[in-house]
Amino acid sequence: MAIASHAAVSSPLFSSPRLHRQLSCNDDARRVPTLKASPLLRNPNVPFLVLRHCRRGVGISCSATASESGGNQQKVKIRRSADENIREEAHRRDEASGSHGFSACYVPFNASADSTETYSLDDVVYRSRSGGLLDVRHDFAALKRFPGSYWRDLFDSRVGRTTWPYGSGVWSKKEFVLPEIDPDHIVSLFEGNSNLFWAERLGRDHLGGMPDLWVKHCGISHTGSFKDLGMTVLVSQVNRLRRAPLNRPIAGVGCASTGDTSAALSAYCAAARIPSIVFLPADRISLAQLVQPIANGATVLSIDTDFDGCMRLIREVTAELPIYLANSLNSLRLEGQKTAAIEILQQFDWEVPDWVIVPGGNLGNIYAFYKGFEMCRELGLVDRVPRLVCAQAANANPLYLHYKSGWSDFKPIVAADTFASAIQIGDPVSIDRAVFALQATNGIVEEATEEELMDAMSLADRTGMFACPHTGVALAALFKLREKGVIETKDRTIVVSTAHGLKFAQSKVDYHSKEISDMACRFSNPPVNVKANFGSVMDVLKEKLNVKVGL
Ligand SMILES: Cc1ncc(COP(=O)(O)O)c(C=O)c1O
Ligand SMILES: N[C@@H](CCOP(=O)(O)O)C(=O)O
Repeated sequence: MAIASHAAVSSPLFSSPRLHRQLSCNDDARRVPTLKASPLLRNPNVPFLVLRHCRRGVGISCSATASESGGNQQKVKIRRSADENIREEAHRRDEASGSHGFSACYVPFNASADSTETYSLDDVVYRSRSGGLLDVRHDFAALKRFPGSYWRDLFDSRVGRTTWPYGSGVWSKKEFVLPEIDPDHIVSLFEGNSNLFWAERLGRDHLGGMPDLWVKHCGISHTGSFKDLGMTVLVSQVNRLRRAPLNRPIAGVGCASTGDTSAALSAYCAAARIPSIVFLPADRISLAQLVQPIANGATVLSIDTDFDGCMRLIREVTAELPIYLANSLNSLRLEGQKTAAIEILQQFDWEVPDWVIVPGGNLGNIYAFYKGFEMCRELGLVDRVPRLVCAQAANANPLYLHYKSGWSDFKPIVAADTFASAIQIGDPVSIDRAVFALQATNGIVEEATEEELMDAMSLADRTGMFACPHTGVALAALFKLREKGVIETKDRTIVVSTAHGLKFAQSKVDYHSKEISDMACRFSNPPVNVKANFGSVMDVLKEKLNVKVGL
């Protein structure tokens, strides 16, 4: 093993009992200079040698605590050679580090304390024995061997790197996501690490002066929606199952979709050379969404039904054929999606916001946010969780109706058309998860009419955003909760933007052209057709800008 003596600065950590043993009896390692011990390294609760991963091309450094290495603080680097890529480097690093002792399995969602029903993540299983949902449960006892400050430092140190796979916002939290997966099996497009947009003007000018209003841009992502966060996890696990030594006969991965899940699935499958199959409700998704799986080589079935009909069909088909189900019924997806919540905490230097507003459709994401926040609370990274708001389109509002009934009796509905087409869902798979998340966070459900969501989206655009209609639903919920005084001006509030506005350009065109019946389109800004001469152009500009020539 080539060892060089460079100091590592602010780089990721992982523990390595095996390498610790090797270094303890390695003279080369003992000769490296002593460096100042970090509080973490001095912490007696941290039992293992700590490896610090450095940036691509810089290598890996290793440190050992004074007590563990006979009194010497040591840091060494193992350089990545020029002919090694970042995946190979990760492989070598993992070979050296051995097992870290973290693990996860499936359990029935909200299982009773005495339930013994568990499944390996290598099992292909989507439902519990009673037919209920599953959840991924992490070994909290193992994770709790490290204090919250350890996890905060570790996650912070990985942001913005190209170290495989930690450069991804999802895999930078690998220990909280899929701790046991071999980095070599991971299919990542370095997703996550999305922008937290300070909505300064919207908060100041349109919400009565809200100085702490933010939009988490999960849609500024590889395929243009938050689905990338979950899909990297699911497709990585499928990749692991298909490859040696497991060699599972999984022929492909399939989903029903309103457009975003299918885009993410097909991109990640294409990157891993895994066949993907997508069921889309015919004529109900945007052109930009439709073209994504087509371009990525998926088998695209455009089916003459709505999303709920596609969902029923994909569940029947995956029960018969060796096609792995990629919808959020599969709890693996939520493990990736929950990292957006952890990222928000991280972006506020681990301060907890007051409110997080999430648009809801199939309702996996609201639970994923809860899970991310709650995991950080339980493991001591933060001391509380924010209040969650789930925002639905009034045309597709089964959760809202359930909430208004005092959570008494859930009834699926037939969802009507909405500009927020990706959440046109009447029978959400994760209804129980959503109710759990909202009850646990003293949460609220709001709804937005078509006019409210389009106005909210368009007004936000006028302040420099380019929101999608689903983000419009969340923004409309914010406007309503501000009007009611539920959310106060001083509250730190996050609106989750779930998709890129460019995916929904047609709805914006319709709005700005005032081509929507029964809608005033208050914030429309149609283009002005002008004759090609100087005088006509000047007339328009003088009127628009209210200026006179010469001033
Ligand atoms: C853009 C967009 N926003 C919001 C949602 C709602 O997420 P969930 O189904 O997890 O509630 C979806 C998908 O359903 C979506 O595609
Ligand atoms: N909006 C989703 C609907 C399916 O949700 P999922 O999270 O269960 O995959 C989509 O884009 O297809």
